[in-house]
Amino acid sequence: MPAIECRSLTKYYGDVRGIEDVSFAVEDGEVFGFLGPNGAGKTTAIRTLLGLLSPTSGGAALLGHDATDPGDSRAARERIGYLPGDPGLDADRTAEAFLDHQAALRGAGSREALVARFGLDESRRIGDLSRGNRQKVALVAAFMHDPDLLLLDEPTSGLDPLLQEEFAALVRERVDDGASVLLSSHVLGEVAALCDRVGVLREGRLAAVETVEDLRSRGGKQVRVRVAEDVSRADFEVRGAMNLRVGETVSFTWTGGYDALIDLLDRFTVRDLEVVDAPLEEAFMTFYDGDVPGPGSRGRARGARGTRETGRTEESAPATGTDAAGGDR
Ligand SMILES: Nc1ncnc2c1ncn2[C@@H]1O[C@H](COP(=O)(O)OP(=O)(O)OP(=O)(O)O)[C@@H](O)[C@H]1O
Repeated sequence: MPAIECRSLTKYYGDVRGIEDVSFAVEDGEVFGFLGPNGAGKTTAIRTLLGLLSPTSGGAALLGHDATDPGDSRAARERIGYLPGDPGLDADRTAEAFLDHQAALRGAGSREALVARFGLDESRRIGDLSRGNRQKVALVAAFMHDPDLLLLDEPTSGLDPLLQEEFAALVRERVDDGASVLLSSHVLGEVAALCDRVGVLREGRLAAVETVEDLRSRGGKQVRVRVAEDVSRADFEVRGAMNLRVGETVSFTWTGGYDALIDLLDRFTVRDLEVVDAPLEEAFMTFYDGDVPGPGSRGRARGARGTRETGRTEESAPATGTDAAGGDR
């Protein structure tokens, strides 16, 4: 049984489209990433899956429980950890009081270890904490009951690079222990480092679901070559060579096969050669026509090519990691 099954899930806020016809499954033990720029529908998808927003149509199941049925979804709640994108924690409470409350709802077997690991001072008022420290509180709340399924909305936002590493290690440990994870991000590198598969969200729709490996291989190879002869652009302007730069060394992205590359280079006396995977960003251009999601990206996605989805769904179960869960916004 998949950890998450999502069947044609659609959520409109009045006339505004949140997500439309989103279908995918997160397999047991898988880390699945939602990637998309701001407004693509990541948060809407996660909150609808959790039953915090009622879907306009479609359905979902978390750990085999119907997300749209409050009774059924309650049964899975203790086994799910949720990190909201905007935790909106009560500023007047201390971190300790907040975590006590969460612990009473779901348990907290790993609380002490997590608090120590993230160096969190529980005695501080949440309102007095920095953004990064508030994020730590939300992370402890999401992970402390050792959930079987984690839904994490932009989990590393506000965390410094060291804590981002710590977070990544924590996710891997939970997965080693058998948990499944759905996380959202608009940072490509984060998704590539942590996830097995990526769902690319674009204007509310799932434009594609791919393994990170496939994404990488579609990006082609980055070739840098130095040859003995004097060369001009025309020598390398062949099918399969992109982003050509000709100088003392020649560099290009190669999207063809190895044999064709060897044929191309065989015309020269090669003095130095480097062939490495092209950056993942280049594969991503396919979906976003140059508007690659990343820390600086705030634009809208445009012109996705190809629509590949691994569809299906069933039923789901809400769960929250914090008080901030709320109902329809
Ligand atoms: N409460 C709401 N009322 C009306 N429209 C909403 C509401 N929440 C989200 N939307 C709209 O739904 C669409 C998807 O938004 P959503 O927040 O799910 O995207 P996102 O990918 O999570 O973006 P971000 O990275 O900025 O968090 C956007 O067009 C957004 O304006």
